[in-house]
Amino acid sequence: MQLAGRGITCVRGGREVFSGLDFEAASGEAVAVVGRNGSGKTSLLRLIAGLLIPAGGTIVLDGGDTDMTLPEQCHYLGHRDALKPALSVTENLSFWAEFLGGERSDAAESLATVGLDHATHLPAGFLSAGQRRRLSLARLLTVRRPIWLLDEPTNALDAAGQDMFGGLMREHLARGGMIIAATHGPLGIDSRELRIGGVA
Ligand SMILES: Nc1ncnc2c1ncn2[C@@H]1O[C@H](COP(=O)(O)OP(=O)(O)OP(=O)(O)O)[C@@H](O)[C@H]1O
Repeated sequence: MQLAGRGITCVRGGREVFSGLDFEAASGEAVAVVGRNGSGKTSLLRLIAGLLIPAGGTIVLDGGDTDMTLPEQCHYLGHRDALKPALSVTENLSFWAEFLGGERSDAAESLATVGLDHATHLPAGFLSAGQRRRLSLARLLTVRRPIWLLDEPTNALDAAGQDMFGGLMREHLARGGMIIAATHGPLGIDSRELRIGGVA
C-alpha cells in the first residue's frame, strides 16, 4: 500500500495555506508532519481524510482495498477528542464503532488496552484530558483501518500512556498499517519527517 500526494494546494477561508505539496507514505511507515503553527498540518490530515477538498493536486492510494474510498480506509483522530460528554466510555466507543462500521475488535478489550477498563461506565464528561485521549485511541483498536491520521496524538498522555501508544503504533505498522501524524514533539516511534512551510 502506497499513499502519494502530488502538487497539493490547500486553501482555507480564501487564503492559500500551502501549495505544490508532495508527499509519500507506505505500508509499515510512519510520517511525522511538522511545521510552525498555522502551516497546515491539520489541514493536510483533513485533506487525506476527505474532510477537505484540495484546491489543486491529487492524493492517490495504491494497493488499498479497491472497494473502498481512501477516507473509508482512514482513521482520523483530531486534536480535540470527539466525545459525547453525557455518554459513558463504553457508549462513546460503541457510537464510533457503529458510525465507522466495518470489521470490529472487542471494545472491552480495547478499553483495557488503553487503561480505561476501570472507567467503562463513567460519563466521558468526567474523564481527565489524558483519559479522553485514551478513549479516542481505543477507536483505532476497535475498528480496524489501515491508515491512521493522527493530530498531535500524544497530547495529554502521561509517560506510561505514551509508552502504551508507542507500542500500539509499532504493532499497527508491523501489521502493514500506515501512520501520518501531525506533531510538535517526538512521536515516540521511528518516523520520516514531512515539513510543511518554513522551519518552526
Ligand atoms: N475553517 C477555517 N476557515 C478559515 N481558515 C482556517 C480554517 N481552519 C483553519 N484555517 C486556517 O488554516 C491555516 C492552517 O491551519 P491548520 O490548523 O491546518 O494549521 P496547523 O499547522 O495544524 O497549526 P497548529 O500547529 O497551530 O495546530 C491557519 O492559518 C488557520 O487559521
